[in-house]
Amino acid sequence: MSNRAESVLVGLIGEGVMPSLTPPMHEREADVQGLRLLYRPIDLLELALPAAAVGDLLTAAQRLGFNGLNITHPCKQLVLGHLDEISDDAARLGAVNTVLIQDGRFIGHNTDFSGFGSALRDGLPDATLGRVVQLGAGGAGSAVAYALLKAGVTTLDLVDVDPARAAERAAELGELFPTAVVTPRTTAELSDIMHLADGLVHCTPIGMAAHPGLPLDIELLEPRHWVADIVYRPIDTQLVREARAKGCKVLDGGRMAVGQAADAFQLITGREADRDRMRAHFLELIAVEDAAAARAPELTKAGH
Ligand SMILES: NC(=O)c1ccc[n+]([C@@H]2O[C@H](COP(=O)([O-])OP(=O)(O)OC[C@H]3O[C@@H](n4cnc5c(N)ncnc54)[C@H](O)[C@@H]3O)[C@@H](O)[C@H]2O)c1
Ligand SMILES: O=C(O)[C@]1(O)C[C@@H](O)[C@@H](O)[C@H](O)C1
Repeated sequence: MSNRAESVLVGLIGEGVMPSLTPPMHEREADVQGLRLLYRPIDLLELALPAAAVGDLLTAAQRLGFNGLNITHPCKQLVLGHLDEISDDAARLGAVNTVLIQDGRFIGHNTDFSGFGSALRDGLPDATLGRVVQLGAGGAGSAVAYALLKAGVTTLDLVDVDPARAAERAAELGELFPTAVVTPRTTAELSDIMHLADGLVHCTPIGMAAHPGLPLDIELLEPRHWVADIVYRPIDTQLVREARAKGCKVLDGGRMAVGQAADAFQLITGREADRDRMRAHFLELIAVEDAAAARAPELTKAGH
């Protein structure tokens, strides 16, 4: 038996979270640090619960002695209405993926943006961050764009196949970062804007096992561009492979996945995670999945 101060209980609330690699990443890091930590996926689909149940699940987690939670699709905005306190960045971003449960209070943070920010610093330390083209302005894309602007990007071209979404996100981000220029763009404009850009960030589902292919004409990439993908199943997406072959510096999507987990681990446990060790473990987990998919491709899960 142990109490909340002696061991750590964490959960991940969302739809389809059973294949998530965040629970094993937290558990392995805690094991190595000699900390007793259990991390349970709490899958709304398996529980046949609607997204609106997130408030009740927070209350249940508090009663059952959880120390913290990660929150994912489709609850990152819904959870805002159930928090006692929220970090400035999560409030500005309007999305929470980490909730600390302290003295019966719920405190919200966002480690998606901070995780991408640290991934960029670790994986592409020399990247010029002046002008960037970002493909995809959905949930993850919003956090990534916020991180790019916080990291000092001055001109961000936001491309989405849904022009209304690109326009809405660009307007929101423009208000949050008034000295930056954030412009909604269409895919038809890519050939005009790529030659002006220092780097490309990819935040659409294209390149995942279930959505193979390239999100743009590879001829638009020049060796001087850096390229960051956030898709990590597979870790070497077609974009990552072809950009690398062209001589571009590349950041794979695993860096963000590890970054969000490491930052949440620190917030929840108060201990710093060793990011290199966590990444090595993450790559092991992905390799196990890849081997299983190669044996039985029809069973490949269409997760992140
Ligand atoms: N590395 C990580 O930690 C991490 C975390 C979350 C998601 N992801 C990855 O990011 C991907 C996107 O996640 P999300 O939650 O933002 O999804 P989402 O559905 O909220 O957003 C995807 C956006 O991409 C746009 N889009 C689709 N095809 C496009 C194209 N060809 N060109 C331009 N825009 C296009 C869509 O209109 C949508 O706005 C996921 O599929 C997953 O692989 C990675
Ligand atoms: O690894 C996952 O499955 C996550 O759900 C990915 C992303 O949504 C993060 O914000 C969550 O903390 C964890």
